[in-house]
Amino acid sequence: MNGGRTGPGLLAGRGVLRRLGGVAVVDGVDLAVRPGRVTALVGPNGAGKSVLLDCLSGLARPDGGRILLDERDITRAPCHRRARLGVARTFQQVAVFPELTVAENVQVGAEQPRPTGAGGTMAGGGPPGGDAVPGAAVPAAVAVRQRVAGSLHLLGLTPLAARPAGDLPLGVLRLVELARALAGSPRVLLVDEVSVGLDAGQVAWVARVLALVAREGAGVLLVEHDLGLVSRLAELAYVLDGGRVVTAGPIERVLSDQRVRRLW
Ligand SMILES: Nc1ncnc2c1ncn2[C@@H]1O[C@H](COP(=O)(O)OP(=O)(O)OP(=O)(O)O)[C@@H](O)[C@H]1O
Repeated sequence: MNGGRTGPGLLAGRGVLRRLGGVAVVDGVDLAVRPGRVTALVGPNGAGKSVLLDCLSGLARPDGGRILLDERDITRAPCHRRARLGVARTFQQVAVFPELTVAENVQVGAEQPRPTGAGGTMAGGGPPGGDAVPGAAVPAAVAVRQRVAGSLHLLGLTPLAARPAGDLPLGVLRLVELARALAGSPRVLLVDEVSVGLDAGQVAWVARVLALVAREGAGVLLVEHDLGLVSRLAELAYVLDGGRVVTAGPIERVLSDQRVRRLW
């Protein structure tokens, strides 16, 4: 795949290099997260997937290469600026505020100023078929409340809205993180190991939500060990091993590649 091609809504890494402890843990990666699609990033433990996500989201500064969004070089843009540009992520180690309620955690994501022209499931302020107010003439506080409500609804979290996040199990916290990311109507969503700690029903729910997010125009990058979930959702995949892309392409071809099968 051509990781260097650019265009509206496209997040691309070009020759991304990240050294940790003197070792290139991400080593010259070209990758593209295309709008309206789920792209998978898979590979064995320690392959460099999370570090690459850190470089794409702005949590880490690459030691070489570039990150592009809409053909703009955002390599040096910090996390919060990328978030404002519409790049959202979830974390392998869930990162919620335990003392805040579920709704307050989601509100943190909803308060990101929304990028103009953003697509996405919650861009209209509510879930599909929900009570979104169309048009832009909605007061900011009302719009935030709508996005929080829409995002909670989408992830099935409305009944837990007032519960402190610190009281809730890991699986629910993953949903809270995802709701927070979606509340900002991201154009690009980076999802790190979302299935860990979820039961089968929650995984199916998340799969439906991610498919919807992509269908409504956002680019989704799914870092995931659950290859069942990957094959159900992703159209394209990159396989990382030792910090390098060993193969990339349409999901069926990648997952049937003998080299890939030997990695697990
Ligand atoms: N802060 C750090 N300092 C030094 N090395 C690190 C640091 N963070 C990650 N690494 C190393 O970088 C490599 C890539 O780690 P990374 O977490 O990106 O792998 P991964 O593909 O996400 O693995 P997993 O599937 O187990 O989460 C590993 O060898 C890891 O030990």
